Amino acid sequence: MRYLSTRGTAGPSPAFSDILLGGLAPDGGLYLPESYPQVSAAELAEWRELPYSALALKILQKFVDDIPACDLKSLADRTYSANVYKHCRPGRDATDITPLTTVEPGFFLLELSNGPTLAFKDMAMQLLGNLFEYVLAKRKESINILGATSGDTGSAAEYAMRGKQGVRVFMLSPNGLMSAFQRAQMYSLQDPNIFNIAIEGMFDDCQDIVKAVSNDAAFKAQYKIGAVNSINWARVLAQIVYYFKGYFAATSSNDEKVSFAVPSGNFGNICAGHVARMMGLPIARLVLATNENDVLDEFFRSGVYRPRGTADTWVTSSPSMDISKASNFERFIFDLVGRDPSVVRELWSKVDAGGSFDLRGTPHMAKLPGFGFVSGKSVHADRLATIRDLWEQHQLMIDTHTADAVKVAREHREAGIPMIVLETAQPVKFAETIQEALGRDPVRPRDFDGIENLPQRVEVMKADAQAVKDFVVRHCS
Ligand SMILES: Cc1ncc(COP(=O)(O)O)c(C=O)c1O
Ligand SMILES: N[C@@H](CCOP(=O)(O)O)C(=O)O
Repeated sequence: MRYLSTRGTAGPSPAFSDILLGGLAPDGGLYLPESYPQVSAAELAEWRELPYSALALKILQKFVDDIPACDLKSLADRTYSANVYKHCRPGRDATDITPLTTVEPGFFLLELSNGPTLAFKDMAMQLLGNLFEYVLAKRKESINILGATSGDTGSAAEYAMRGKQGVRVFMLSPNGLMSAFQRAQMYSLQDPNIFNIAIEGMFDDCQDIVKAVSNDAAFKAQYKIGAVNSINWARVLAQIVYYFKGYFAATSSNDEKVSFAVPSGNFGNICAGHVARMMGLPIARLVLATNENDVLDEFFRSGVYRPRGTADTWVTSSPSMDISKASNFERFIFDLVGRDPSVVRELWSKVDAGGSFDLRGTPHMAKLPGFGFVSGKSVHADRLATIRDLWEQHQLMIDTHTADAVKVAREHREAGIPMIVLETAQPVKFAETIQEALGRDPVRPRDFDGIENLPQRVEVMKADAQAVKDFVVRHCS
């Protein structure tokens, strides 16, 4: 498999393992496969019967050709086990890994948040932890992961990497803006290879710092800086698997189509759905749902991409989606503009300078409907109403992000096409809003009893890339 950068000037194609360790491409772009491998009808038929880990192996093998099949198999088996994804709803089968819940005929929730940190990030991050360990041991190397989180990537990465040989994690989070549970999950970790830095700013400030540090080639090489955000292709790759799994669970024949509704912020989750569709998975619509931070909804309705600054980014009750500059959107635009890196370079020269771009009236806009995206937005009142409705009508408690997707999914249902909403977190992570909606506390898995009362370890810092670099240097020496 050959890989290329969305900006087109990253040099020769690296191997998958190099992309895994390197994250962002050297030209500041994002890696994608040179072409999307296609899934044949015979493969779809065979894959329908497979358990999650075997399905993951089949999909990984289409993109990874520098790890022997037997090693990849043992990594997939170790990752996708019911012992790891054990926090499913009562009555569900944990061996499904991503159980499907029927809300009403033709309308489903795909449970992606049964892993160690109760958010969908575990689906990819547990695999990345095992892949990092495997590749680093083979190469006798180490890595310093620099990440940004709005609440869920951080804990998923830290739980996946804690105690791992040769791995340090430096995780930037927006100071005071995550839920109490999310803060406790991250900041209560005392492992010596985990470092939490709370940045005085929003998630986008954290993400900008990660990109600025990664774009300093000398620093990146000297301090072996790696990435676990969805700018790392391996994250997106691992997320493709559950689109296939969800499709098989909601249909009985490969002649059927389904739609997926995805609560979106950094465009990583739905980007995996886009790749699955490009590989030939019969997806009718990819329904993108935003919260009040509606940059992506605005693009899909108008053709204008207008990232906003910190001052114009809302702090909401679906805080993990408080994102105004979606990293993976560049991957989709690369496909939309016919994979012409010069167009991406031109568009992102505006974005990187704090501006926007407008595709109205361009030939690219005519191609947009062919990619299957539709979108919508959900605000706090919608969120509360949706959480209440699913609880009262269906006895299902859902988190605030999933509620945003349910709200928008309902606006885009089509007769005869099942709608699968990706359930991206468990309600306990956002207990304050669940209380507001339902007047009761969400169910708390036993492992998290009293987590908010544990001592916390976090360094608060200004949004300054140099200060973060200095911190990394101090803790690597
Ligand atoms: C619970 C939850 N839902 C949805 C999202 C949005 O996903 P993405 O950033 O991949 O678009 C996130 C954060 O990424 C999240 O943590
Ligand atoms: N919502 C995320 C933000 C980072 O997204 P990623 O998928 O690019 O890691 C979070 O919870 O941290």
